[in-house]
Amino acid sequence: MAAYVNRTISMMAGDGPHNVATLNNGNVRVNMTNVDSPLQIFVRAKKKINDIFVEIDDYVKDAVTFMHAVSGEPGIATAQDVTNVEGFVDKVQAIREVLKRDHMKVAFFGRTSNGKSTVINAMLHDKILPSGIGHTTNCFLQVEGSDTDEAFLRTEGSTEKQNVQSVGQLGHALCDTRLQECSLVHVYWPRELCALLRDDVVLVDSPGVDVTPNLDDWIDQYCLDADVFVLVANSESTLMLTEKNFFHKVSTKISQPNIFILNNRWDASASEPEYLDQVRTQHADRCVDFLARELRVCSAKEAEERIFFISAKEALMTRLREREKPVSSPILADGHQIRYFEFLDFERKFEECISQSAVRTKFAQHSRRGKSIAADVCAVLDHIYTNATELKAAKVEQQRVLHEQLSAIEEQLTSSTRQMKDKINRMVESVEHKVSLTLSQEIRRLSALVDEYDQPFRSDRAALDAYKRALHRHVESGLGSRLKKRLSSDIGHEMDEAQKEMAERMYSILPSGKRAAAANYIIPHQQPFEVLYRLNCDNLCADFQEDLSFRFSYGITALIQRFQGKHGARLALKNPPNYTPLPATISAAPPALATPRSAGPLSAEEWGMVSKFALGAVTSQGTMGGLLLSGLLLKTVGWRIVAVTGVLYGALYLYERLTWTGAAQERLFKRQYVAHAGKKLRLIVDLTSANCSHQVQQELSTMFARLCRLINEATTEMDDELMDVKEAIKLLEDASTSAKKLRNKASYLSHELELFDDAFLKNN
Ligand SMILES: Nc1nc2c(ncn2[C@@H]2O[C@H](COP(=O)(O)OP(=O)(O)OP(=O)(O)O)[C@@H](O)[C@H]2O)c(=O)[nH]1
Repeated sequence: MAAYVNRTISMMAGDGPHNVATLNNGNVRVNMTNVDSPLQIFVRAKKKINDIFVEIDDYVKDAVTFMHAVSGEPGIATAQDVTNVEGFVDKVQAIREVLKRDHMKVAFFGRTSNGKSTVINAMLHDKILPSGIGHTTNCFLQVEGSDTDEAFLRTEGSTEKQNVQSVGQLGHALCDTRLQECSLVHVYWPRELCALLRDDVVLVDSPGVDVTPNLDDWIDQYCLDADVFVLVANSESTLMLTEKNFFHKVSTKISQPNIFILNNRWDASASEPEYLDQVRTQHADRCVDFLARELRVCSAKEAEERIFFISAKEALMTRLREREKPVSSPILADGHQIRYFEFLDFERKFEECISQSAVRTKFAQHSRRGKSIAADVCAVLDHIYTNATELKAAKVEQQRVLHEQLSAIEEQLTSSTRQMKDKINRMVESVEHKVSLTLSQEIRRLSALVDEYDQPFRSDRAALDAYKRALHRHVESGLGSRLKKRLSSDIGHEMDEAQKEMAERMYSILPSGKRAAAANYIIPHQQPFEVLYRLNCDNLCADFQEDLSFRFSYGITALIQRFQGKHGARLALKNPPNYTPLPATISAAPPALATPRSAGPLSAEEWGMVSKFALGAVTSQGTMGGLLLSGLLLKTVGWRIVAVTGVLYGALYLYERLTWTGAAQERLFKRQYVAHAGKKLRLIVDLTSANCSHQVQQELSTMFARLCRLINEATTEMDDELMDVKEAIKLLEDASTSAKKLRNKASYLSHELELFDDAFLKNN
């Protein structure tokens, strides 16, 4: 009683319910803008945790996108990691769905006609639910805010919107179309018309607990998620067993339910003021006893704060009047203001209680879940970050090694190329010199080679041409095989050495990982290198013209020639001959091979021609000349000496004429051939040696180019590898940066949830 008096005085003094009511000339006006309402705690908490879960949702989706992006890179994220994080997307989505539906729920229970519907209508400031004497509410009616401005109904399991006027029929026990007592009708009422609805409070009216035995079903269906229970009792009687039994059942299924007891119809006490205090005390004690000692849902002191004596009917009428709506009985009993204040007091305490309870029961678990999700995702990302960082470090090291290898190869290749070029040049010069020297020596031995040719010689033209052709081939192959015999092993050995050195050098340049693969390609030729000596005597000596006509050794021409051979030079200097130009047939040598004419002494051939000419000139003078010469000789040496000399000269001539056989002709032919071929071969010594050295250069350069290509292939592979490594480093860098950012965001979200706990849960 003392608490009641104090509470009333306090309210009358103006420091009671502050947010919803003011007195104005005895009328009560409702302030709908209850920004300081305790319900705002729930509203703010809901908004805050919703915002946090929007961020968590984005975060988890970002994490999944990121993980899909890195899952292709081996060693960063496992398939299990990806699956785990993907699983969080649905979980967060489910929490967001629940959060959207989260509201504060209050359920009203009590016996029939105790005034449950009237209390709800009073709280909603409007006559929304059917009420009246007798059993009126025949099913559960849940009043909640409508997202649109319209008011409508919806029966459970149906999407059809029904006119709100029909609630009187649907929910009324006397209606023809009665619903099951366990069924539920949703009544959607514009939020803007009622502060409670706007702040996400859902009010559930129930049939009287005395009209059904199915209380367990009720509890299971409508009570488990209720934040506050209001027992609407009838103050004209007392708490009944049916009411008590119901809440005993509730307290077995729900831990520490928040129960308020409204002793309604307290306006009846106005007619019996003398017993008011005693009755109030009696009811209050019984209610405290019920809550604190029977149900043990709160302490006795807390229980006192949850028991109210009100008149819902008066409260509703007052509020309807404020809104200038018609009321059935405008006359209110004495003390209605005090009872109304107590009703307001109930509302304030109820709001505090439901707000705190809903925040605690609904959002605490979301906050825990959010932290757990953030921590789990953070752990996965931390793992990814560590993997990416370690892999990146390994790749950076690989990049460094590749860089070093490439630089070393480039350096060694430059130096080796220079050395190999020098080596090739030296080889080329050496081969050129050797071939030149050997060929010159062999040309000097040409007569022996020609003498070795023993095919039968005949002087007729056709046979002679065939003989010449065969001799060309003999000389060509003989010279070739001689050169080969003398040079092959030497050059071949040098080539092998050079190729081996080249291969070894290049092999050593290759990085160890590439050597095995390159080994097969780097082996030098199995066949020894052979230089091809192309002398082509057929063409070279094609202009050879033999001269096989008989010439007497002591004829005047021969003597002049012999004399010229010994003293020609001297004579030529003192007495150069003044000869007639040679006929064209005699000077038939090709211009390229003809000896250039100089202004000096005549050659042996020219002297031969001159002697012939002279002899011809002498003999052509006829008998007169001969007689003069004979007379001169006879007179000088005597006829005997002349006769003997003549006989000897004739015998000598005869001898030579008789010995002018085929063999002699062959010897002459070979001598002439040797002279001619030797001269021609000497002309091509430089050409042949250059050709041979070119072959050597070609062979070595080809091999070097092949080896360089091999190195180039290896370095190209390494360049490709380097590019891959660079790309991998970039990818890993991005992965570790993203993983770090996402990991940090997880910490940020956990921190946000901690702040949420501090703001809404810790002191609640
Ligand atoms: N005098 C008086 N009558 C009230 C009060 N509250 C409700 N009534 C009346 O009691 C009757 C029953 O009220 P309801 O609100 O329908 O009671 P209920 O508990 O919802 O009844 P059921 O829906 O049948 O369970 C109505 O005629 C109300 O006008 C009150 O505080 N004082």
